[in-house]
Amino acid sequence: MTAKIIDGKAFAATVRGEVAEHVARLKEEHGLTPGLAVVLVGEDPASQVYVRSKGKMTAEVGMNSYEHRLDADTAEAELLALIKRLNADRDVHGILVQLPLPKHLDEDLVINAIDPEKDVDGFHISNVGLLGTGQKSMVPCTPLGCLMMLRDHHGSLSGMDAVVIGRSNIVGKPMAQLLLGDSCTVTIAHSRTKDLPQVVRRADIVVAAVGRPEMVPGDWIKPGATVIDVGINRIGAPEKGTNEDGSVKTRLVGDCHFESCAAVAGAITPVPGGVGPMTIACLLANTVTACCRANGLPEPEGLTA
Ligand SMILES: Nc1nc2c(c(=O)[nH]1)N[C@@H](CN(C=O)c1ccc(C(=O)N[C@@H](CCC(=O)O)C(=O)O)cc1)CN2
Repeated sequence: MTAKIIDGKAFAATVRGEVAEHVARLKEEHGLTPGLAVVLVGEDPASQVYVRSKGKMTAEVGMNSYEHRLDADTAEAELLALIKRLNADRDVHGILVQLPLPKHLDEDLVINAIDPEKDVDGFHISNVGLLGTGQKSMVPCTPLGCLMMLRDHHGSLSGMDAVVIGRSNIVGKPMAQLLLGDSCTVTIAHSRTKDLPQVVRRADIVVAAVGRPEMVPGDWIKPGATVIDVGINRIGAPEKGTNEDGSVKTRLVGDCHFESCAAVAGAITPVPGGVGPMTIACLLANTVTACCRANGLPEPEGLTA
């Protein structure tokens, strides 16, 4: 069997198109422009790329983008004061603090300072609790993107066996909650899980979110299963040669060994071009949702969990 490749890049473009249509309607019918504030502390190179791309895509769908770049040694009190100002700003409907933060800053404290209704990352403890109890919440972008791809591929997920590999607060746990919400039978597997290959072989849906390059081989996958690979790992690629400075070139791989998994699975997301692009598309979707909720307007259909 050769798996269908789930094209996250193309799907994300469709989601952004739907967001743009909704934004145009909000402007025309209600004189509202959703606004997203992104806060970056420090100069982490990957974070700079993600923040730039968030700003560009926010503008492309017609929303207002507010970028706040702070020095790596910014004091916690200064960051909290900025969040307080953004919480009070009526033009800002979504607030995101790019992670990871420099070590001296308390990530939980900072995230929980964001108004939960503007928490478009869905990381605030109130949103975690609402999602965990099946109530309306802001849903973390990466798991929301995975859910959208799964629903698009399968229609209903009801009754399917799902295994989520990884128990992080940002992906593994919310992913499991979302799958449960769609009536899957859900197992969360992790580094201490006994006989992991056997557990994964039971699954109709495998979501790999461990951050270990190519950890899941094809012989762990049940024939025909759907594999959602959340991992984005940069590894050395000597076959691509060297850079000008003599260092070995690199390439991106997921948590699943793509070729062997694709040979067995029914469908699979690639890395790059799978889950990653959906993360930013869902951030834009969450910002529109937050704007609608803040103004007592109906939420966009198909853009929330
Ligand atoms: N506050 C947050 N911080 C971080 C989040 C988040 O959701 N909220 N997620 C990641 C980074 N991230 C967005 O912020 C992100 C990661 C990857 C991609 C993506 O499109 N990746 C591409 C490959 C990119 C490359 O070439 O390196 C892909 O998978 O195709 C988008 C967004 C951590 N921080």
